[in-house]
Amino acid sequence: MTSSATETTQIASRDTVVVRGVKKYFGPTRALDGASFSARAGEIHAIVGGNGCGKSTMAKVVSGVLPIDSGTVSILGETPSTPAESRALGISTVYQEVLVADESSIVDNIFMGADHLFTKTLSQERKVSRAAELMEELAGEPVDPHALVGTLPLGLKQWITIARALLSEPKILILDESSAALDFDSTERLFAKMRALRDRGTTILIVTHRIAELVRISDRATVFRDGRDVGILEKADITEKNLLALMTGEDRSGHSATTAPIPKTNERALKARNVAVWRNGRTFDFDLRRGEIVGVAGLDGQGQDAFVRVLAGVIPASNGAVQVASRHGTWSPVRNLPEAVKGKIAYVSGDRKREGIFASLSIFENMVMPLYREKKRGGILGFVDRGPLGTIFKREAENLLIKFGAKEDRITSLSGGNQQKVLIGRGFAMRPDVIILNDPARGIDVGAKTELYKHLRTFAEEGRAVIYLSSEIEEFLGFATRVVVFRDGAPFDAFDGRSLDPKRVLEAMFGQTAGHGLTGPFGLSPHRASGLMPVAAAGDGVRVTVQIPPEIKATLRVGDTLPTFSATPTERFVPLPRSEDKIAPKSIRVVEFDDLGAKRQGSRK
Ligand SMILES: Nc1ncnc2c1ncn2[C@@H]1O[C@H](COP(=O)(O)OP(=O)(O)OP(=O)(O)O)[C@@H](O)[C@H]1O
Repeated sequence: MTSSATETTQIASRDTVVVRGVKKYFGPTRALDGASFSARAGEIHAIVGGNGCGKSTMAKVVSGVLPIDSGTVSILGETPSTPAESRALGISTVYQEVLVADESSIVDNIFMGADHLFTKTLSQERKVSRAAELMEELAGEPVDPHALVGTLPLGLKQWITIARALLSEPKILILDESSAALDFDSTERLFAKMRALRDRGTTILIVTHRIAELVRISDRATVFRDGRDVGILEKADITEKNLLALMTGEDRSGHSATTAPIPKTNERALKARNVAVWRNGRTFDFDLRRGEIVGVAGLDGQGQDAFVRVLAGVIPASNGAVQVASRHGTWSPVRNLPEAVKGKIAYVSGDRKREGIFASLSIFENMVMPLYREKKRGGILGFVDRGPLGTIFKREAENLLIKFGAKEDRITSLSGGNQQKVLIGRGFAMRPDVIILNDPARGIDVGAKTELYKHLRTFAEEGRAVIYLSSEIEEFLGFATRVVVFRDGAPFDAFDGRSLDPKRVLEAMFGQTAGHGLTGPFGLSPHRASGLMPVAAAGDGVRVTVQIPPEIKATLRVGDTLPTFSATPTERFVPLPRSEDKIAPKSIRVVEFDDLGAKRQGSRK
């Protein structure tokens, strides 16, 4: 063995984090109940488990920010007991909540809290250039380091928290749900960075509910249940099936065989006419039928987020109008939230900090608050009728497997995933006709995700309708009736959910499909489309060779198999618009990727 190989083996086999029999209580809640955990230098180690099983608490114990009640903790041979001590040891943590100061600049946010390490050695000019350099590397594009953070999208804010942790190369990097606000393109860059740090000997601890991602990136995984470690999986054994079996204590697979709901009629629940979601953006029509679930996708910042907010009355459309149908078939405008609520539209946000929870209120109040007025009796001095509200609370809490102590406790005492479930419960508690969910599954565990999908499927089958935006394509499989992909502020293509190929959705997100789905029976206005999807006859199309770069292929991994891709470029038939189609012929971009993922682009008419 060469000396460098010996060195690598030595780095890789050294335990840097050793936690034994730790107990941690919050009042009567047992967050950690004799948990043990260890991680090595040069590995990416996942901490996995259901919502509220103690993952974030363990991450905080290792970070040295949370004192323990009993047990032992050794980090690089020391026991840090303050954030400053742990930073001095080389521990960096990115917490689950995106912690940034909105009123400060990017550069100030990145250097926040780390200043003492740098003030002596780094000029303001150097800080600005370091911040610009890091953000460009992480976000994949130049970002003005002087920009005010409050004006930035959630994804960029997340990068700031990650940049802050990477300022000085950490010996131990802890990422608690740090890819939750990133789309998969950004997640890829984060993974590349993690692998590079790991190969230089850093211990990386990740907490994530994105099972497909963790299967791909982790070298080892420790599974937690009810505040205790229940098993360690080595790389080869980290599969969705094994993880679920350990997490739930049962041998079951997460993907039960399911199909997307099919609307029984063409009756519409919601329609948008001539709408634009961006100022001077392209206008389009959209119809939502009763009985369907419409998936909405797109790369970060392509207008899909604005679209679902416009439909929910959260923001006004830049052009055109949205209308909701009553059960009697009359249409009313949706221009703001009160009109949306009146029209029985519920909105569930995945950005719970900004537009979700009321931190000073209880778990119960957070869930049933919109119903207070509805259930209030007796005029001005009316009291809140807690009986029916209690029943609604109990039903939603059970359906969504919400883990809590007392319902009067503040919502902030719940784990992140359980807070998110309360928001979803609030959406259902309003008994809406249309529910619009904006990346709702961020941070919720697989058990609750499965329950959520079941709940939404039943909701649609009862003749109501669902709009579901997700940053994970896998979420749409066997669930969405159709999927609309956004690019440049408008729909770019649409797909039949029953035969959904994640690869095609991904291609559309990158602008590599022809957009014919938009006018088909699973497009923007399905009831207006003529019968079946037009099938191109031989001769009226072009052959296009598409190969997806390996790292993007890998993001589409479902479970532990990759069944839909071949190693060689795949040939696909792209029908050209027929003369009777009232759309202008598009330029079809041909993209080929060589083995290294380098991209060669051409264009044909
Ligand atoms: N500050 C706190 N006050 C009261 N209870 C708390 C506090 N922090 C955590 N808990 C409780 O401790 C338990 C474990 O929480 P923790 O945040 O570690 O879970 P988690 O596994 O990270 O969950 P999630 O996947 O939802 O983020 C939960 O029951 C939670 O309600």
